[in-house]
Amino acid sequence: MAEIMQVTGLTRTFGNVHALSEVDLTVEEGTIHGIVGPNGAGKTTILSVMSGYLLPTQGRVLLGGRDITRLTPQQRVPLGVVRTFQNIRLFGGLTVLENVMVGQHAHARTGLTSLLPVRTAADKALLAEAKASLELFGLREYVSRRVSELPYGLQKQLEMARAMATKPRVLLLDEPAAGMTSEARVDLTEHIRQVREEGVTVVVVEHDMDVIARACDTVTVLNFGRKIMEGRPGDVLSSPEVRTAYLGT
Ligand SMILES: Nc1ncnc2c1ncn2[C@@H]1O[C@H](COP(=O)(O)OP(=O)(O)OP(=O)(O)O)[C@@H](O)[C@H]1O
Repeated sequence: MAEIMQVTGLTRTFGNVHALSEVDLTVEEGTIHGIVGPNGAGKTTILSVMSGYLLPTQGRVLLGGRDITRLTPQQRVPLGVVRTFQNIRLFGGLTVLENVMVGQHAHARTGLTSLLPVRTAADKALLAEAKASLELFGLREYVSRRVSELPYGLQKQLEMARAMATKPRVLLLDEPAAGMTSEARVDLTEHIRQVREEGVTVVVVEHDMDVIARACDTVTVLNFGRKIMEGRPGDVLSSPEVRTAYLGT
């Protein structure tokens, strides 16, 4: 299997805090790769470095062998690297469809011109892509609903739909299950697997071990900014070292 994303020797410090220490990670194309670890282990930091929201103190980020370490998030989106955030970042006053189209236009057209009527063939293609992406996340029936009226679980799904509508190669998800009901988490797991079926590689930071166990092909465990284990979910989650890290003993 080919590797699509790789980080090598990644270190990130904040003052005296070593959020990441010499982490190496390889994400294989077409897989769902989980990143887990106790609070403060460095999970969000590594996702932010991979997506360009943080520069590493040391180390490199590669996409298909190309060094993208110093590219901004906006420069990475057209290359196919897109992320979601722990806290929802949607426009509550806009509709579901508008939110997806604003996301697409953030790199296709500029800003709020995306809310003007669809005219060109390129616009029509984007609209079709937006609707397909909403369909994938079970949101087709909500296209005209104002986002602020949607339950939290659907808003989280919408964030992923919006990211998918930019046609990423790698989708980076930061705690997608946080705040969701247990039913919504089952749907979420299914949607993440569908994203993989679409040929998109997924990297997911998640505390919910059921989601990790059901969705992931590979899991990396971080603890105090270091990689302590990597492998298949069944092996990793049952390992005594990982259990100890979570119990903090
Ligand atoms: N902007 C920042 N400034 C200072 N310290 C930070 C910053 N971001 C993260 N840290 C610190 O770096 C360490 C790793 O944080 P990070 O958010 O990556 O952990 P995490 O594994 O995502 O945790 P959680 O599961 O609680 O979200 C923590 O000690 C955190 O306090």
